[in-house]
Amino acid sequence: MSRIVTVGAAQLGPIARNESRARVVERLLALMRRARTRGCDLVVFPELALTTFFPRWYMESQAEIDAFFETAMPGPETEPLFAVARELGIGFYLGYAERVEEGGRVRRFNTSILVDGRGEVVGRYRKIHLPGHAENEPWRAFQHLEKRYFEPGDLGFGTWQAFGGVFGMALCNDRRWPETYRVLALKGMEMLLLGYNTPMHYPPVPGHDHLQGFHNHLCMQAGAYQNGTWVVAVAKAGREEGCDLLGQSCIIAPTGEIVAMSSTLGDELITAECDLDRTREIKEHIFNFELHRRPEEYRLIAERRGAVPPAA
Ligand SMILES: C[C@@H](NC(N)=O)C(=O)O
Repeated sequence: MSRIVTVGAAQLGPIARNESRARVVERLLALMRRARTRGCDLVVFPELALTTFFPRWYMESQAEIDAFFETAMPGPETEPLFAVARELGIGFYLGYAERVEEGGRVRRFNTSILVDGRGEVVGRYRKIHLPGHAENEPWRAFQHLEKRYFEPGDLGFGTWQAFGGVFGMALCNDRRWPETYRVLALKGMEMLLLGYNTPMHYPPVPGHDHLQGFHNHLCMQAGAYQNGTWVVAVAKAGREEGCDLLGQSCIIAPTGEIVAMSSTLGDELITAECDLDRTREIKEHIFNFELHRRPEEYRLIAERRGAVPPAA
């Protein structure tokens, strides 16, 4: 048996701080149209795909910060994405900064949505692992203020039935955490969709800068294999406002093998025909959760925030 989903990873090159939403949406539409000509059912865009990666700047003016957020999805500038999804019968994953009024207060999240080929939002995810810091740290070459500008996601790790399979979503730093994949796999995930913005320079430990590409693939290939899932990981890449962002967007099979990878730091589409039934090669054998997991020995993972001291 085979259940093929043809997926496109639509990497973006840099987005300038003053680049209009309309211009960015034109770039996304061009990638969607190209994806359709290559037979894609679904196209995956990066994290915060409508703007520059603004957490690199410390800003005090809330109005200046809010200019990077969407208050409606679709809104006037993003509606063409939904219209083209309907026209072409192609779905998409899109990361963006979400500003909502909920429970009588304004909330801001680093969000992704999954839209089906009828232009309907079928899933929403709010980033759980927010990296970086909350205060201005002027010693850094650039800031990483996700903990200042966003709340941790409050929707949990969700999976959705779509495109003939079970899809999970995550965002950027989530990919470094094994728990992300495992919780989603326990909820039946067959393909993880993930966008990222990863600076090549890591100010707290610059000695690891040369390992960015290695760590990117290391965690995702392991996550794919250990959970028997496809992973589609898409970068915003290249030199954005003086900050170099990692490329290496990729599509990873449930065996952990990379089956497609970008080769530029610009707008680039890579595609793969992904057989969702290949997840069974792993899920029914080496990582058969029912047969082989020992959750009674894993409780510490969910119950404690820090490490415990070893027994004396
Ligand atoms: C640094 C961090 N970026 C992100 N946008 O979450 C990461 O790649 O883990």
